[in-house]
Amino acid sequence: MFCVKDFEAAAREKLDPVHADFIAGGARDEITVRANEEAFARLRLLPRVLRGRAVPGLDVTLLGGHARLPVLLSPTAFHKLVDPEGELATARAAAAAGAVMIASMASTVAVGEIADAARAAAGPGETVPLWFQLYLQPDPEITEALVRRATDAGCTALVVTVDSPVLGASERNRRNGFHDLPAGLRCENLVDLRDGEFGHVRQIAMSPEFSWEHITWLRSVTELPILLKGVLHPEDARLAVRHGVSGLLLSNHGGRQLDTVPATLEALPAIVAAVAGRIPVLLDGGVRRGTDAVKALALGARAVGIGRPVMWALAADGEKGVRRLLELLREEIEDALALCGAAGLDELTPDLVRPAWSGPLFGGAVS
Ligand SMILES: Cc1cc2nc3c(=O)[nH]c(=O)nc-3n(C[C@H](O)[C@H](O)[C@H](O)COP(=O)(O)O)c2cc1C
Ligand SMILES: O=C(O)C(=O)c1ccccc1
Repeated sequence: MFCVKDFEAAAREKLDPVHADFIAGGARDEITVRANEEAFARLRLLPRVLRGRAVPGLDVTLLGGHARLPVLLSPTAFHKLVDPEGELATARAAAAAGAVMIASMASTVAVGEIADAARAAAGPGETVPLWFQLYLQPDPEITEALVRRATDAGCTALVVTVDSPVLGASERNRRNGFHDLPAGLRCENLVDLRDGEFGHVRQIAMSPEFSWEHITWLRSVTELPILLKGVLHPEDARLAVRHGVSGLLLSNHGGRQLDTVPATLEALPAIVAAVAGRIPVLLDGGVRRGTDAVKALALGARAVGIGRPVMWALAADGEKGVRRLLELLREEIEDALALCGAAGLDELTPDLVRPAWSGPLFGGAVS
């Protein structure tokens, strides 16, 4: 395995095609799925030279916590679908790399067990680099019970996914008839939330009726910092700051919710401007290379998230696969930083990035 795409091919080989489609798929025509990757390809890096720089470190501060890599594992459901150890394997690999893992509310291992695995694999003295992704539930007691499970597990932040007032329509899943986890697998965080509920994915209620008041309410029931995942409009970024949100994960759900929304990279400059440094902005969607991460960081993201690559690496080679994936991304980011003449992530500035050539550079005739 020499790059992220190698894991995609290896996962395709190994997986039931229905499950491979669940991972790869997006909403409707999958225009946004493609747009995410294309947006990175359209930008060019403009490196500096002869700056006398040492090999850069990749450490980053995220919500007061420390990570050794500016790459986070975005929340993805159902890890046991692709590996028998599921989220335990992912958590061990993330902790070993010092990368933040965002456990999905729809994980197939309970968040407490994910946290134990992460703690056991983390470096000495390191806090568990684990956050919890939450879909607000219409019954506030259910939301509170989930928050309690995440808090008791030792998660250090809540990531509220706000781009899903209804579930995105994957035509691949519909054609394949994929709607449920196979027998024997459950959404373990949902088990026993109410009497007689056994961890079925359909217990997750999506609702278009949530509003900013629910964020205010959530802040009143937890001490944990709250990030919003799925903000694309700069006005919503401003509202998030006003409602005491601690960070944004700029995301279009990997093109799995509303199709034809902009690539996240395209939306980044306006969100960064709207937030004006008041809270950190993270970004996911289409990050496949170290240079992708470097471009997003140069345009103002504090870190980037990866979704599908984690599932591919886990499917390809379990914990070892995810370790290798994170190593590869570390190497590629270090390499890109050195080649840009940057001594660290904070030296990644917007002047290092420009749109691809689309006409004569200086407008005049070539002499
Ligand atoms: C298989 C799969 C499952 C996902 N499950 C969740 C989830 O449970 N909660 C959530 O907020 N986002 C979920 N996402 C979206 C990811 O968190 C992330 O936004 C997206 O995958 C990033 O794009 P990328 O796959 O191009 O890296 C999922 C994505 C995939 C591919
Ligand atoms: O597939 C997804 O993108 C997703 O967010 C999800 C959420 C809950 C259960 C399964 C998948």
